Amino acid sequence: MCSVISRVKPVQRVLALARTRSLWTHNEGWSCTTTRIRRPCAGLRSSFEPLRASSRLYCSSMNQGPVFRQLFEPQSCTYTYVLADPQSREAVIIDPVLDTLDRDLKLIHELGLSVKVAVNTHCHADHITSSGLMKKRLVGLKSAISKNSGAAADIQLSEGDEITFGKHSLTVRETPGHTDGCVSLVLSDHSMAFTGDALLIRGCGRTDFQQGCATKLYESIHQKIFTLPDHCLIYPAHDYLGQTVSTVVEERRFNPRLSKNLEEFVNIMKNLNLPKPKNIDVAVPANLVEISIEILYRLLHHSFIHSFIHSFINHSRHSLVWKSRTHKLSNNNKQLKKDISHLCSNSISLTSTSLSLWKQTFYKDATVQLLNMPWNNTENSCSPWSQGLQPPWISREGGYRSPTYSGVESDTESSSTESERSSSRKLDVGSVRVQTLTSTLQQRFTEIDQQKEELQIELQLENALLQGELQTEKKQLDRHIQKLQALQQEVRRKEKQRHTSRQKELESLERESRRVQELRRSCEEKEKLIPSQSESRREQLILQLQQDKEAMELAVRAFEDWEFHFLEQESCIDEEDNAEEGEHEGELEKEIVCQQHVVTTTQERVQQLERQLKEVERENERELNAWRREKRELLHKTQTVHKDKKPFTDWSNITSSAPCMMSLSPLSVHTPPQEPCKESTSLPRRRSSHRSNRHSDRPVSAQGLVRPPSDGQKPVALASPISSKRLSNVYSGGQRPGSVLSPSNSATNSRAVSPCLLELVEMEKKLREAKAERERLLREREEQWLLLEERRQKEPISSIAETPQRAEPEPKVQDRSPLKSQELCSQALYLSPNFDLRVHVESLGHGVAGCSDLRLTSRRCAGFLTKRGGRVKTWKKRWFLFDTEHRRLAYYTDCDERKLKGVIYFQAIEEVYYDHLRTATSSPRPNLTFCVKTYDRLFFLVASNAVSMRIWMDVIVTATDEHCRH
Ligand SMILES: N[C@@H](CCC(=O)N[C@@H](CSS)C(=O)NCC(=O)O)C(=O)O
Repeated sequence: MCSVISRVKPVQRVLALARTRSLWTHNEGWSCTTTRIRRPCAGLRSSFEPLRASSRLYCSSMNQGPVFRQLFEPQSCTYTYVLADPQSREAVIIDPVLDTLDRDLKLIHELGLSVKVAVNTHCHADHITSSGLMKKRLVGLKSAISKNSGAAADIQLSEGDEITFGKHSLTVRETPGHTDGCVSLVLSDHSMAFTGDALLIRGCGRTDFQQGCATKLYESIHQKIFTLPDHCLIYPAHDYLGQTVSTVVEERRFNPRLSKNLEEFVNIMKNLNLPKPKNIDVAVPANLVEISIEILYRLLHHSFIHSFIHSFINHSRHSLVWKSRTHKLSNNNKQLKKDISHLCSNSISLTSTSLSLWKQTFYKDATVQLLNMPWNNTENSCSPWSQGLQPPWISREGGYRSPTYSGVESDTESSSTESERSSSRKLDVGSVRVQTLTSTLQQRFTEIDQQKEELQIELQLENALLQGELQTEKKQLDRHIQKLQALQQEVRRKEKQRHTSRQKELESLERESRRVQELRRSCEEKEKLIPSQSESRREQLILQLQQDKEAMELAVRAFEDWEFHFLEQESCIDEEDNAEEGEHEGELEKEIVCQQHVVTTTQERVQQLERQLKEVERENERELNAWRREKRELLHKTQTVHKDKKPFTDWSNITSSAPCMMSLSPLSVHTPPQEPCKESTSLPRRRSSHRSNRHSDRPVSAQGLVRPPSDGQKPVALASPISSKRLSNVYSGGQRPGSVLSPSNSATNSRAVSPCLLELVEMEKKLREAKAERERLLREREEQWLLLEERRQKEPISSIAETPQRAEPEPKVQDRSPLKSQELCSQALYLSPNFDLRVHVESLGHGVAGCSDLRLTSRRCAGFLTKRGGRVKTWKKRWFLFDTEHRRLAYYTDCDERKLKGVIYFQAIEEVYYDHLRTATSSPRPNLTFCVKTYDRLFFLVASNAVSMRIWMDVIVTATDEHCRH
């Protein structure tokens, strides 16, 4: 008897499953796991040993049944089945799931099976099949799905098809209703049926999407499944209650939906009100094209779809393996277009919703992706990653960073070198101006690049869609032409057949006519001979002539009858032709005319699409040229700017004078803004989709200002305190500080006014306005701080005394450069000099003294937190340092703060909140998990206890202050 486990929690389900299997026995010959293999298979070769070795789980029929495994995927509650012939080791896998690809492959290898076919019982809507990818891992494997599914596969199944594996086979029974392409697979001895989503245990597949039809489903199940023997085991594609198997008789009697009559069933199905499967929008299109590793690779390799495909990869949790492989492959645009067309045309053929969703996903992700792309590589139509660079989400050990990568938040936890840190400290006020200008230009570059890429994507997408459409139309045209040709051929064949048979009969008639004439001639000749003969001979001849004449008359009559009959038949045929065949031929003719019309229309459509395609390509070319022109002009402007800028700055400390705009050094300086009252030019950031609204207060990284190493020297930041002084001297010479490059500046320095400078002056003006606004806000904040401080001084705070922790030595990271006082001064603007972090936290009511996990001082808060990786979602314990002096939350490998793994600048922090919704599903301690949201990333952090979590959250919240105000 089947042991049914009801209402088990998902986590218990797998255990329950194992338990169920080991308890279950079947009288009809299926052995339970406790009976093991009763009769070892004869003729097994030694290479098949793994199968015997794993015989503890081996479940075989007593009478030469196949090896059978039921596997469970807990996310979508999907059952995958493996059936194998023990002798030949040939196997079939039913409904394999992408998420469990590796598990299934492992089992297949362990059992030493040679899987011939991966069958999908239908185009699944809740998960992605692994059949496409499995084909790449198992030589000779073919995928199969119903021809009615509209999905791609090597074998298109129809009713009655047999899928053989060794001496066993599965017969295809079409069971539409859940979808049009649903099939059930019945083992040749009718002992088991794999019913997919048609019949579930005590349930059935829903009928509210993907061509679902309750009436069809009811009929399918009653006609194709309930007609199987009572004892036939039912293995469904899903079970949400931990049930593993049922029988036909059980379902016929106890299925609460299908034991009812059709009307009741339809009513039940109408009122199921199930939520839409959460992965339907990704799963259906992916399953339709049977997403393969090639498509995945190629798409992955192409920047603009990679993040979309990346979501597949994340979904399947094979990301690391695939990620590491992808960058080895080269990009192929043509193939990519083909792939997209393929994807699109397949999507078109199913639902326009999924197509538009795909379009949206393509476009949206393309945009997001673009923003993360190295901007100086976009001119090349090749993906930057194909040029030896890695996509941003590939983990790398040190080395290359995309120029736009700022190091604010490292997905793979970047490490920043000592030289970077020292360089960053050297950035001074003077360089800010240059930076502003350079980053404005850099921004322009980026924008142009982005626009170009977006346009390219749009055009590419348009192109791909058109090609997809064109392909579909061409296919249709081919089909129509073929149909037309078949019809014409049929007409010709019939005509020929009729002609041949008439011809033959006519020939026979002619032969008979000749024979009759021959007889007549012979009679006439005999008659002429008679008078010249003797009396006795004459009588004899007369008698003979009489007989001949009789025979001739008979022949003439027979011939005439035949001829009459033939002519009559001819006229009858003509009449029939007019009636029946005429009707048929008329239909044929009509159909031919109709087909000819369809062919002409489709041909016109194809031509129109081809014209459209050419137009898109031309537009693409035009846009590219325009973009190239603009970029060249901008480049020229940049060079002019740098030439023009020289006299203003005496960069005596700078080793190389040519700013590196286009070939940015991979050794980037992560520079926190040193002076909030100046333009925040150096906030390290990664471009994100937020660019539009963060445009002004979050300029692109200052990495562009890092000078390339010259004469073997280490990279040095653009300016020094000295240069800053000189710069201000220049400004004091009649120039408003802030007007770095104005025509008057140029005039003062006896330099010709470059046309691009006018544009820059405009930019400068805007920047000045922004700066003034910023200064106003800062002043306002300072005033508020002073107010707060005054209020606080009035209230005696007992805990203000220094604790041992507060007296901890200052961090050893920074050397005390002459900038120190300046830095402190600038930080004073960010947080009041009187601001005491510890006092603040204590004033919020936290028991700081009792929290030994934290080191909280007046300016810093440090302690261990467990952080989830950005790309690789592993949880790692890191030493976090909230540093108000450097205005950053840095994290290190250990508490000695030697190896910096990443930094989150205060300005990047938007929100801090408790993970109420448990979005960090894999968190080691969900109730101690909180989130730090920056403008382009979400950090999941886990504290060691509730007190420290609350303190950390309040500490980090203080950093959002600047953000909120600006
Ligand atoms: N919650 C699941 C989807 C559950 C679901 O809708 N299952 C389908 C089969 S997979 S398309 C179904 O037909 N269920 C019938 C029933 O009665 O439950 C998810 O979000 O993936």
